[in-house]
Amino acid sequence: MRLHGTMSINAEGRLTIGGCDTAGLVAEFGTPLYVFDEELIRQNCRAYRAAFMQDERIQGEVIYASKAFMTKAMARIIQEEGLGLDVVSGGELYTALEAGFDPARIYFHGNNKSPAELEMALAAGIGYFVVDNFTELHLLNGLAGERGVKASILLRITPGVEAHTHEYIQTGQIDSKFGSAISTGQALAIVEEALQLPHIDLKGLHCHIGSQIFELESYRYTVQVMLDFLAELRSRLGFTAEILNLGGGFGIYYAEGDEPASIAAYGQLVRESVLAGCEERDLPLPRLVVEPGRSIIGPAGTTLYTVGSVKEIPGVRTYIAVDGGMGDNPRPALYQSRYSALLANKADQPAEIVVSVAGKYCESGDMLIWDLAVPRTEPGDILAVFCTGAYNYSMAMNYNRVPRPAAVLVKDGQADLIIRRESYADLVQNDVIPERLKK
Ligand SMILES: Cc1ncc(COP(=O)(O)O)c(C=O)c1O
Ligand SMILES: N[C@@H](CCCC[NH3+])C(=O)O
Repeated sequence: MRLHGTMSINAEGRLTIGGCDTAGLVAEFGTPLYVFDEELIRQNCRAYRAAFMQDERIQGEVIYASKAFMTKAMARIIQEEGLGLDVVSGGELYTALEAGFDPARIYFHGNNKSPAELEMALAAGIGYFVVDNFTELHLLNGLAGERGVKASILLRITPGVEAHTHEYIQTGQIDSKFGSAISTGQALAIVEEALQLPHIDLKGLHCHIGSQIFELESYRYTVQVMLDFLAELRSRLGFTAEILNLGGGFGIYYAEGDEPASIAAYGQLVRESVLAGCEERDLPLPRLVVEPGRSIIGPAGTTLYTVGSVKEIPGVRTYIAVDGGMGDNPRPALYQSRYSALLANKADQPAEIVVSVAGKYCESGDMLIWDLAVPRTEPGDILAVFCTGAYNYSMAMNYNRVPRPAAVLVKDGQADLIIRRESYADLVQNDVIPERLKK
């Protein structure tokens, strides 16, 4: 069993995270509970800074993709670690601003930002808008004009590289809701248009080739495609990009068989590809931006559940059901994602049986893990599911009117609440009974 970050097993045979006994965390905060390992979050941020920001030949900026997990405390950690921030909605932007995040280091993504969201970002004075399409470009130009300012933008380009976990493929990728494709000529057209708009300051380009990518070669290939396009823009339009944002997507280990490279190897490959590629094309070096989400926060999150029903179907399967499921982690149901886990209160005991972990939601598809080897399991055991930091809380929902769990940040034996557990009262706080139903 692979342990992550500061995890260890104490003398009582229980899993600890950040020096906190998981049984103690459960007693204090209840379950389901997201536990975030502050040390590991910071280590990952530092690994990214070392990999992308400390090469004197090339200027780099690492921005955290807050869609993976965002709270005010998380925004504080990201700011303390010197990273910028990628937000993709008014809600993520609001959270960052509420936490006091430097607006100049915020990049605003999204394929359908509303006028209100754009207004909010302009008023806050954010650093960059990552503009997806012509509609948005014109809308932003108009709104910036009304304020008498110029909006600094990157244009989202679809490079025609699609990365999968273990491979990449070259596609025309004309049919994508994101960005403007190079292959259709639309990318060239939108750059041309942006250069002519009076309230738009085109700083560079952005692309993103997918998520949970293991294959570093797909990044090397993407750099080549983007640099070819930059060379084309220079020769056809005389435009030189200041910034090249290569998106996020670097994969992590979830379960056996996953083999991600290190953040350092990823950084080295990207930096070297950009340096060599610019030299080959005689292009000035752009400022390099990457926007990882999952690889910063994913392994730093663990979900603790209490085991309830244990149901053996002789000769078929044993189900253990936990007090959460697809509401706090929709990824297995959505993507057939795999996770590893252990019984946190029996962490030193050998596996004796194979069980499948079911959630509590009213869906047959609400299964968290199929075929997990565990010690003998009984109601009241604590199940720790690993690497749930990314796209778990951020995609959590209230299906079946189940309140969303609390989250704690652990470090050096101290546990601090960073998200309060939702109450039943929270669940009905926005419900309105019309007068005519009150009779
Ligand atoms: C535009 C963009 N940037 C960054 C990310 C972060 O990706 P990841 O969490 O895989 O690093 C995503 C999500 O896939 C994205 O769509
Ligand atoms: N939400 C997805 C990744 C998509 C990221 C956003 N572009 C996941 O959980 O893996």
